[in-house]
Amino acid sequence: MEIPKEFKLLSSEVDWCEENYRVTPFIAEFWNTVSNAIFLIIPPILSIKYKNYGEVLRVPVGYVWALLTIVGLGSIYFHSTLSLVGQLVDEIAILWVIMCAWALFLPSFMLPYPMKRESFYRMMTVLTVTFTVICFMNPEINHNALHFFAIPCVAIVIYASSITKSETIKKLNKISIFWFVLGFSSWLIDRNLCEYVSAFPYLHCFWHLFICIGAYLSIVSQSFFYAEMEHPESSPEIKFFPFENEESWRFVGVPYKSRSTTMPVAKEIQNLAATWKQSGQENIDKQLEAAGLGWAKRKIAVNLSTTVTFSFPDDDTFHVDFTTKVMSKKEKFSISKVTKHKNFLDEDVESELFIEDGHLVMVTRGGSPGEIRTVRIVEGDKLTIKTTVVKKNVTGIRYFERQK
Ligand SMILES: CCCCCCCC/C=C\CCCCCCCC(=O)N[C@@H](CO)[C@H](O)/C=C/CCCCCCCCCCCCC
Ligand SMILES: [Ca+2]
Ligand SMILES: [Zn+2]
Repeated sequence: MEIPKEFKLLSSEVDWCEENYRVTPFIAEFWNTVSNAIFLIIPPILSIKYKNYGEVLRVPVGYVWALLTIVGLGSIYFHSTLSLVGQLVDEIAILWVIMCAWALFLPSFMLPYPMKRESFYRMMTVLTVTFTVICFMNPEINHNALHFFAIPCVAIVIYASSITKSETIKKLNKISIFWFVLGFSSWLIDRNLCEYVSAFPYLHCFWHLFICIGAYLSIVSQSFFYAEMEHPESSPEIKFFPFENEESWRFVGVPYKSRSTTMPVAKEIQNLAATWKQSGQENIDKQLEAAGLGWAKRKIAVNLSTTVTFSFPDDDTFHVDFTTKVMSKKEKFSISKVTKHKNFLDEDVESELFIEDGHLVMVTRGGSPGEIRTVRIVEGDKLTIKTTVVKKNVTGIRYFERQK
């Protein structure tokens, strides 16, 4: 069976200055292929160094490092075959890594108003799929068109430099722009002025090296900027692997957002730590019914006045001590990780905590009522707890007063 023409060697219309099959008959552009090794070294190191960042700040940062590695693999496939499919893989991987970096690291104040992070992720996914389809329709112009993505990237980096308080981030941004300009010049000359540089047809290899350095440095500085803007309480700091403690070698190492075990309890939720007595309620019967609680238990629940004590025994624990006249319950939830526990129907569920608009939000999944979202809002000595059964869109509200 004959392979489709798009997979055939040299089926791409794009061909670089390096002479084809000069070094070995198995690889079309040998040096352009092997220079992608840098993409297989630096992003995997960063994905390891960034594990803690992802867990503490709840950013799926592993995607961006995985995609940058895939850029390298796609480029290896492309330069070794110069096939049209290779070209598409190379271009689509670049598109995805840029879209992913924007989705993850643009601070909330830079998102289109009034979009929340989740909706922004969805919008970026739709845009990425749309651009991917366009890539398939017109592969010839993509590799030129993709360069226009550099304009917002550089604009974001310059803007971040103008508002960050960190000298390290400003310096990293300058260095990444320097590598990008050097890389882009090499790309342009190799692509358009090959006849003038035929004595040295390896500028595209240098583009691979320079753009990889520029891209990963700008991602590191942008991730740091995101942490600084969104979670200043996590005391973000950049360290340089492997020269972490040697000041004079700092900028030679691979920078990453420094390790911090857990985030200190954020200021905006610290005032939740108190004993609260219920003073009123709205729609609780409907909400409990939507959550699957039987009539008899609901009648008891709505008529019981509740006292609840919240505390943060350490930076990573949210403690709930809940009492009514007929029952009491103590529960512990991790702030940085998902907590497995039983729900009120004695089913195994998982809860995660996060801060949204300054309030502590808990989302519980896995039980028969589906997702349950609980928001705790403190205003002075008043606490409002809103519990929503998401799939039925029913919310019950309890009002509490702080006990002195
Ligand atoms: C919040 C934003 C922060 C900035 C994020 C920047 C993310 C950039 C990520 C990846 C870009 C990697 C590009 C690698 C290309 C390697 C493969 C390759 O050489 N392909 C060529 C064919 O072999 C192809 O012709 C190249 C096409 C051009 C791609 C243009 C990419 C624009 C990259 C913008 C980088 C901005 C760096 C920021 C510097 C301040
Ligand atoms: Ca060539
Ligand atoms: Zn290339």
